[in-house]
Amino acid sequence: MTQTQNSNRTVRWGIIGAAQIARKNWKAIRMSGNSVVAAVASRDVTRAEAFIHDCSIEVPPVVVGEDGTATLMRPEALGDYQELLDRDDIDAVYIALPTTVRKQWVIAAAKAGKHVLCEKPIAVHADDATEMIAACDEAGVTFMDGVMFDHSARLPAMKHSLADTQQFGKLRRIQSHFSFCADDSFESGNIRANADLEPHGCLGDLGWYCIRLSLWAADDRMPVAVSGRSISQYDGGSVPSEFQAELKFDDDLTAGFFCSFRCVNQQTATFSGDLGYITLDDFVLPFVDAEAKWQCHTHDLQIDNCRWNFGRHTQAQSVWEHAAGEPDSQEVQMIRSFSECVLNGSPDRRASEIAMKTQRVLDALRRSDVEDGKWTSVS
Ligand SMILES: NC(=O)C1=CN([C@@H]2O[C@H](COP(=O)(O)OP(=O)(O)OC[C@H]3O[C@@H](n4cnc5c(N)ncnc54)[C@H](OP(=O)(O)O)[C@@H]3O)[C@@H](O)[C@H]2O)C=CC1
Ligand SMILES: O=C1CO[C@H](CO)[C@@H](O)[C@@H]1O
Repeated sequence: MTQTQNSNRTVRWGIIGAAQIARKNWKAIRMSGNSVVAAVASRDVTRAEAFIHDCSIEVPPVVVGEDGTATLMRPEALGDYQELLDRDDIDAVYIALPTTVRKQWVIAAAKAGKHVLCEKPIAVHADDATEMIAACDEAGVTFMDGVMFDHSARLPAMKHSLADTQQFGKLRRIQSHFSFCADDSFESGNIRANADLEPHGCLGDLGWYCIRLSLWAADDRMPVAVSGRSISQYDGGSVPSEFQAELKFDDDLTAGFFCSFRCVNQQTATFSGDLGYITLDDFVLPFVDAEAKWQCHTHDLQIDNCRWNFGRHTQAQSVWEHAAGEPDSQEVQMIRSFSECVLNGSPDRRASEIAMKTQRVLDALRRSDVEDGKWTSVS
C-alpha cells in the first residue's frame, strides 16, 4: 500500500509543532469526516502531551466507523519532528512552524512521502518555496498552504456577484485591509515580530491574505508590477508591523491593501466595478454566524437643480456556512478537501500554484520596499 492509497478512506495526520493555530486544525481534522490526528510532535514531548491533553478535553479524538460506531483514538505524543516523519502510520502532516523553520521540514516531509499542509507565508523567499514545492512534486505528494478562506463556499458565490454585468460591471479595483492591535508583550514575545522566525512580519501574517484575495478576484492572474512600503517596523527595523501595497494588473485593474499589527481587528474588502461595488467585513476569519455574508451596492446620485439626492441601494447576500468548528466551516472544508486529494491520489495543482504566486507577489513587494516603494515587476 502506498501513502496515497489508504484503504480505510481516512487520512492519518501528524501535527508538527504544538502551535496555537494547530489547536483549531485539531478540531477541523476531527470534524472533517475523512481524517484523524495520529500523532503530534513537538521539540519537547511534554508540550506535545499537553497539547493532546488540552485539545482532547474540548474535542475528543474520536474516529467514527462506517457503521457509525465511535472509537477513541488517542494520538501519540512525540518529542522529535523527524520521529513523526519516520512513522508508517502517518499519511499527511500539518506544518504550523514559524516561516524560517518550515522549509527544512516541508522538504523532509516530502522525502518521507507525507502530504504537506503548510502554514503561510510558505517561505522566506520564492526560491525556497520553489524548492519546497518541487520536493513535494517529486515525491508525488500534495502541497497546500493554510489559507482557509480558499475553501469557503462564499468565494464561488461571490464570483457570481462579481460576474454580474448588469449590477457590478467590470472589475476595476480591489481594496483590502487586515489588521489587529498587538499588545505590549507582542514585540518581545510573539514569533510574528521576530526577524529570525517571521521576517515578513505583518506582510507575511496578514498581507498574505490580502494578496491572495486580490489574486482570487483577478482569476489567479498575476499583477504586472507592484509597489510596497513598510510604514513601521519591529526588531531593529527589519520586520514590517504596518505595510501598504499597490498591485497593477494588465487590464486597468488595480488592487491595494493595508495590513497592520497596530490597528484594531479589521478584515474589510471592497471590490469596485464600473457599475456597482461589493463589500465584506470578515474576509479571513468569518464572524460567528451560520451564514457567510457580503453586500452588493449600486448607489446613485440624482441631481436636479438645488436638490442632490444620493440613493442607497444595497443588497445583502449570503451562503449558509458556519464560521468555525462545524462540518461546513472553511477550515474543516480545507482539511476535508486536502484529505480527499490524498485519498484519491490526485494532488490539487491549483493549491501549490496559487501559494507560489502569492509568495512571488510578497517577494516583489519586499523588493519594492527596499527601494522606497518603487514599481517593481513580479518575476
Ligand atoms: N492559517 C491560519 O488561519 C493561521 C496561520 N498561522 C500561521 O501559523 C504559524 C504559526 O502561528 P502560531 O500558531 O500563532 O504560532 P505559535 O508560536 O503558537 O507556534 C509555533 C510553533 O512552532 C514551533 N517552533 C519550532 N521552532 C520554533 C522556534 N525556533 N521558535 C518558536 N517556535 C518554534 C513550536 O512548536 P514546538 O515547541 O511544539 O516544537 C511552536 O509551538 C505562523 O506562521 C502563522 O502565520 C497562524 C494563525 C492562523
Ligand atoms: O493567519 C492568521 C489569521 O489571523 C490572525 C489574526 O487574526 C493572524 O495572526 C494569523 O497568523
